[in-house]
Amino acid sequence: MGVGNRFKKQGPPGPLDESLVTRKRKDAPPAAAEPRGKKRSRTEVRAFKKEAKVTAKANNPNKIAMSDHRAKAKPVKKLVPAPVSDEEMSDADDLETAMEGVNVTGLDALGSASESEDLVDDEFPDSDSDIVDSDDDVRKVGMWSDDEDEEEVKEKLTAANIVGLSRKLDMQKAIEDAEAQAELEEAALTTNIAGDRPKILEDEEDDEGQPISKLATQDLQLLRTRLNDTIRVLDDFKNLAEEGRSRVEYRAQLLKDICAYYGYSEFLADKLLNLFPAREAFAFFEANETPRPMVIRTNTLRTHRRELAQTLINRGVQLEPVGKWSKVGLQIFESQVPLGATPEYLAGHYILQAASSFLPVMALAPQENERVLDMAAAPGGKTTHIAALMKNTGCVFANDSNKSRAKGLIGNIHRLGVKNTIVCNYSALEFPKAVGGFDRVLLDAPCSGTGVIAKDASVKTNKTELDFMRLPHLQKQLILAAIDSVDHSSKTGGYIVYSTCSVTIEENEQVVQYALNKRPNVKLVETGLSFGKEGFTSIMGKTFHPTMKLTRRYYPHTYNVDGFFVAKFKKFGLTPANAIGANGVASTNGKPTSDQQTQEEFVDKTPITESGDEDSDFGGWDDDEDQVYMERAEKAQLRRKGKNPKAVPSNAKKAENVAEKAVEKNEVEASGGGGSKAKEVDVVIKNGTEKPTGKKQAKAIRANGASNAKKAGVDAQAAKADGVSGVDGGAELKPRKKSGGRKGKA
Ligand SMILES: C[S@@+](CC[C@H](N)C(=O)[O-])C[C@H]1O[C@@H](n2cnc3c(N)ncnc32)[C@H](O)[C@@H]1O
Repeated sequence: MGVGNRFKKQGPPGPLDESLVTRKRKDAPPAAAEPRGKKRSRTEVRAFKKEAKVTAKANNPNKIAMSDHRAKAKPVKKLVPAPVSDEEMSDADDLETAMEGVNVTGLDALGSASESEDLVDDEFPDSDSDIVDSDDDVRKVGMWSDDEDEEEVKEKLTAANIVGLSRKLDMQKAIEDAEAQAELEEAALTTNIAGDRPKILEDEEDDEGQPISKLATQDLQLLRTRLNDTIRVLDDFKNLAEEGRSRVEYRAQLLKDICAYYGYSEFLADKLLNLFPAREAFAFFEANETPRPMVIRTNTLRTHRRELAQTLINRGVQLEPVGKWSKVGLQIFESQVPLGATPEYLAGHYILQAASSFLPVMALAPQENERVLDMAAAPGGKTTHIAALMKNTGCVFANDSNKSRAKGLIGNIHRLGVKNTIVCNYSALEFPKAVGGFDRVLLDAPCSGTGVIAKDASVKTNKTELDFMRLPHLQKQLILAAIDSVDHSSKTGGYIVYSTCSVTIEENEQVVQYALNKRPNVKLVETGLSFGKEGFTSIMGKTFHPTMKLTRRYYPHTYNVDGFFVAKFKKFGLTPANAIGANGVASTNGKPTSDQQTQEEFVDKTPITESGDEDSDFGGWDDDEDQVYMERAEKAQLRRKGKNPKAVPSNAKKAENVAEKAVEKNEVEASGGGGSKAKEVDVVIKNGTEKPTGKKQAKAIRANGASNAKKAGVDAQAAKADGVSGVDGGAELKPRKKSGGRKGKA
């Protein structure tokens, strides 16, 4: 285990410098006699660190001088912590001390999510090398901002941050050295005890044939030693296994010891152990004992990353860019202030967000002016990221079925200055019945959370077999709903991203495979993410579509991020008529699926009750009241533009006119009429002297799927209903009653 995860970079690990590793081991003094228990007391840890630091200084006296030198010089080069590798696992214990100053409050600490990736002036130097990155401006002016030279004070503060970072890095190095030494001791201990073929398995059995363990499970140090030995044996079974013993026996012992040492239920430990070779599984379990680094995402709707970084440094926060892969993330090393309560936090300049939560949104890659659905959005980390990437243009529907979480979502949307988002409170299974035809859909699905055990250790014991049946079932239904909500003919999109913060096969590859089986109109595509392990194409006797390797898996032990899964689909056609709907209802006998209804005739059939939500905390809808507000806002807007509101028809009126025209157009098209007829109808309606008959309108809308009415932003059902009733000249066409924000383009 190790301290350093908070200080290690998140993202792809750098190449392993073998020479360093070798030197570490060679230079290390001989094994000390002190036994290595799982936990050290805080005082011990501090003393240990202090000692390590002194040793580091003694070994390399130039180091501190170098830091001071860097502090004085203009910070062109960036200091880089050692890249994380599979071997460099760390101890949670020491972290407590390291992060004592960091205080987090605030809503978004709960959840995951985002920036404008293309802000050139937001660049930081390459975090993976000493060379500043390719941005020319950055190379010329240094790390932070163009006006550094003029601002003495700022420069000093920046330098102060560098000194802080430098100190941290020196300490990290010293601690890593000390850890390497401890590992060596442990290895020596193991070898001394066990000899070449370690004695691991018990010979005595109980009445049921189970081996009787002589090792008390409370003896953590011996347990750990046995874990190490078992892994060594499984790595080199031929040479290290006891005679007559099978791999299965060693694997069973490993499982038992993992449960005892880390406190997992046997059911979950087994499931997770199956994902990796034994040594990697050990690294995974170990990484779950250590918190991931604290990360904030710059809200590019309000600020730029370097400005934010400078301001926070001025407040005594030690930070650096999260990695080259993100232009908006800042990794926090230490803070003198509570990061969930700074003026910048309250003003929405950033959101506390796990680094891996950036990934699904980066894969979604929403474009400006699109219509995007975030199906399970609360508390809104990813929604607000989406909105920032879209620069507050277009429209985001942020939905969550949990009302109280949806309130948190609204809070974050307001704080971060998001203005293009409509919050909904449906079960996502209601989509696309509620709203459809999106350019992109994100389904950040509810999951078991096996990727975030470091954050929530209760997952170790509270997940049962039933959870791994229920959750995948829901996820499978949701993914069908997500696919059916996308407009395959979108000019800019047609994409669906599915993500979970879980690492199990049931919640990831199996769900994706299910979607591929049920929806032949989608295919997997590249996520566009620069790192991540490939999804499994076969594991534990299960095989998946070869394109499953386009999906991406993230683990705490490989990238120092929360465990995550990301898959990206492209929808290229309509859902077949005989496909099973998202709600599991078969639509055989030729009836159109909900997807086809969405594409061809946008009709909301969701029953909307009169009572219920109106009085709830969440809000509810009051159309009459909304109408008053909308008209008032329209008038104010016109006045601001210097127009007389009375002289200009209101939007509602305009919408009616557009609806009329859409109806007329349908009519003309349906009857095969030419332009002259269109003109005629136009004139008639303008004059209001002739009423288009209800029958005609109904026929026209049916023939054309009301698509024109939909494009005009008018509720097609209203148009249809009013058309059928033959209302005068379409002038009575109204936005559908009680539709609220539920349907149609916003
Ligand atoms: C992983 S969290 C989403 C985190 C969010 N995307 C973010 O980045 O902040 C999953 C969410 O799904 C919601 N949820 C669960 N079942 C749902 C359903 N049937 N429809 C919509 N949302 C659902 C939960 O309330 C929870 O907020």
